[in-house]
Amino acid sequence: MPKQSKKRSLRHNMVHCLKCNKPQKCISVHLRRMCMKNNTPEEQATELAEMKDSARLWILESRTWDYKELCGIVPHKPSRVAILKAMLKRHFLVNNPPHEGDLSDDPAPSSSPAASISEATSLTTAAVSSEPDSSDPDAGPSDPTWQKDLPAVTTKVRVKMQAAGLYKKFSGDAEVIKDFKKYLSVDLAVTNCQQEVDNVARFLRYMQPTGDVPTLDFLKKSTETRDFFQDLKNTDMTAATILNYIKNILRFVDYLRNRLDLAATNSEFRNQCQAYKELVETLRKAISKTNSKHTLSTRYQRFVDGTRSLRECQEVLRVAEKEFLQIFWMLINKDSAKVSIQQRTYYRYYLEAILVLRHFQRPGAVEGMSVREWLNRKPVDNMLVIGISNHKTATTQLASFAISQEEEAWFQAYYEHIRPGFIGDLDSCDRFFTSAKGTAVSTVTNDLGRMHERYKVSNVTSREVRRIAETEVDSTFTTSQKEGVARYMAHTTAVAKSHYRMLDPASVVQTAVLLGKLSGCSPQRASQTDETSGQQEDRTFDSFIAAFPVTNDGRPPSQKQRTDAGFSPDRTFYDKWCGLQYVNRRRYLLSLFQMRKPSAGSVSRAIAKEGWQSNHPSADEVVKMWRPASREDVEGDKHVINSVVRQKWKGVSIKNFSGEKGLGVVATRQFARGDILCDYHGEVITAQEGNEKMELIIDEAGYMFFFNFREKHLCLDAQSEYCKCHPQLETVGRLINHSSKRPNVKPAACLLNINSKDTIVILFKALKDIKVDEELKFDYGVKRKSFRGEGLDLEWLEE
Ligand SMILES: C[S@@+](CC[C@H](N)C(=O)[O-])C[C@H]1O[C@@H](n2cnc3c(N)ncnc32)[C@H](O)[C@@H]1O
Repeated sequence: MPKQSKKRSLRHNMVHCLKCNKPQKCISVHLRRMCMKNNTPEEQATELAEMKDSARLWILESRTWDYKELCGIVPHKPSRVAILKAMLKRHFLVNNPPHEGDLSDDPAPSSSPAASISEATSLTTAAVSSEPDSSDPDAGPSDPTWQKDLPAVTTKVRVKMQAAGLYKKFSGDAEVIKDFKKYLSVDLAVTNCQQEVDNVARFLRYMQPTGDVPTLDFLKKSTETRDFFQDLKNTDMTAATILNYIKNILRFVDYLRNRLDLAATNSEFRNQCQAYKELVETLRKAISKTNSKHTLSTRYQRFVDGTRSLRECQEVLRVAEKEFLQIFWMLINKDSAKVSIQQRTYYRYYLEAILVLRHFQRPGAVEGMSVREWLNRKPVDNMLVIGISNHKTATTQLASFAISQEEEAWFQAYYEHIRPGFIGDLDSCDRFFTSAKGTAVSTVTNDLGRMHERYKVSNVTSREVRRIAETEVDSTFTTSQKEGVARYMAHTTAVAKSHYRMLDPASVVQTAVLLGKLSGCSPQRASQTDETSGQQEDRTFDSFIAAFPVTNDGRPPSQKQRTDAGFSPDRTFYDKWCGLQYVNRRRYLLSLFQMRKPSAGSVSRAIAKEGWQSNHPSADEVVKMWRPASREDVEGDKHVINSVVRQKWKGVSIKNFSGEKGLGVVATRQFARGDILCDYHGEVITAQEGNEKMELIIDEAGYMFFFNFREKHLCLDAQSEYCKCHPQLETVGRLINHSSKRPNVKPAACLLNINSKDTIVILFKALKDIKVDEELKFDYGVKRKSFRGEGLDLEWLEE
């Protein structure tokens, strides 16, 4: 927000007298006449300087609070809420405030691990305050007692767990749980330990159904411990999963001994831990036996039934392909409005299935794929390599895979036509796959199950297909090829770890091609229906586009060219080739207008300039398809970068409104919602430097724009009329006036690469369609009351 300097009359800098602790309008007069009347002028001057420093320091460092910090200082929620309310009443500024709903005074749990333990070991009942209400719909992530909603309970085991009360858990913010997590991640370097922490939190909750603070009384509860495992078993949980719980609980007991070092000081506690470990070990043996039997019977079943081949595992992709392709053509051929929500969802399932069944990605990797990663896909040898860093799997490896151009067109169709409708105005979701409600997909395994059910094909899990692929790889691949596969599948096993070297896109492509051959088809045409396609690889669409690369300017191969190159004279590949070119051309046209929505005329001119006569989208289609660019798109857009550098923004002009309001900015052409209009041009400095500079601004409007970017407090200094880089030019952005009630533009901080240097730029985006002559206004984010108490008479702030 730009901070404004006040009128002279308001410039009485209130300073607290540190002698009487009262605010004084004119501190020097006050000291002279009252609190320091018996002191020398020098002493008064020294004191005065200190008082002013103190006032400045208070404004700079103490008036703004972070609610998260407050949570650390006052863990007791009712007290914290009371303090927060009092602070807000006294005009403190609070960042990251809780949701409105969090301001209710319901008590929250808190305790240090040591406190809980002393309660447990001295065999007293733990302090009981009420249960953190995880069902409170208003509770939000800003509150440490807040628990994320339970994931939609979908699997039968989970439903049963919930019914048996096994799904409740202590908040991850309970000190002992937080500390256990730290122990796992820092001391033991366990990556992705959340599941383990959750299991322990659930176990503790089961053992101690009341109270907010987990105590260590469970160490004395052998019957309940047995019941816990029996109850888990009753939910039909596999023995392997129960064994996992046991492993987690044993590690928790170890943590209590190691981390808190209580065993050294308290022999009773040490004996308790030991006895408890022995109890759990006994239970483990019994359950292990069941597990071994289960494993043996599964192996026997596989032996009897015969294992499915990789190709069989991918059956659902072939069965569903026809319907999928119909949706694809509807999406890209102007019929996207006719594609129902259900079809859109099936389309997404199919893409997820491609990644799991054909590219052997774990569900967590598919769920974690972000838009940025999709946009950063790297073309290598007619394929596209995608890396996923933020995946929810237990491996620290980057997940990566290579898709064919054809697959790319399918994914792009989802990205362009389905995802925007799913996410609506929520631009906060950065995941590539989103549900119809716009939230990140977190159920890839279930989606795969639904796909199989719908097409009546027996289900295959990610684990199964990966295992089968590995078995086939083991018997047919060379050692170095196996290393490539280990990387492609982002293994965690010790064997695979020793194989990891730098993951490079070319080797990802090589492995994708090899794995494609394994399943009896090339990845470029993995859904080939011909059973003998393994031998007929040269007839695939992959080899077709290798022979006739799809370019925006090229022409599709004639029948003669096709047959000469050994392909069928029919038009199947020809049509697909044209489809790819059409999609590419439309993408290219849209990329020309990322900054602003084009008119049909400007698109027609762009098409004419390319000289395309046919197989291109109409100008109207491009206009209709246009969507406001994402932050990633904007950051890479050369038109935006050029406009920032040259400061020649079209369609905006300075207007003198005269009077107090002075100058402002108006539109001289229409803008569509999402268009980028101009930037707030100036020099980026730290917020502290900005504040210091503000102190020196007297009797003039302020043009300092304070903002946060990647957790840094910054300020865009546009105070001087002409900036250093454009000494002859009055830039427009700094002159945009304020409106909190009817803003039509919104500032957004972006990182642009200007002259090979990452530069933070504040861009103004249209919040709605803007008419010619309309004044541009944005919300300075300043209220009369909150504006250092100085804005009380600034009526325009209410606008
Ligand atoms: C960043 S400057 C905007 C350009 C300014 N109007 C000028 O002539 O240079 C902010 C100052 O503009 C004035 N201002 C901003 N929004 C206004 C509004 N809605 N009505 C009247 N004055 C406004 C205030 O004086 C404020 O301090």
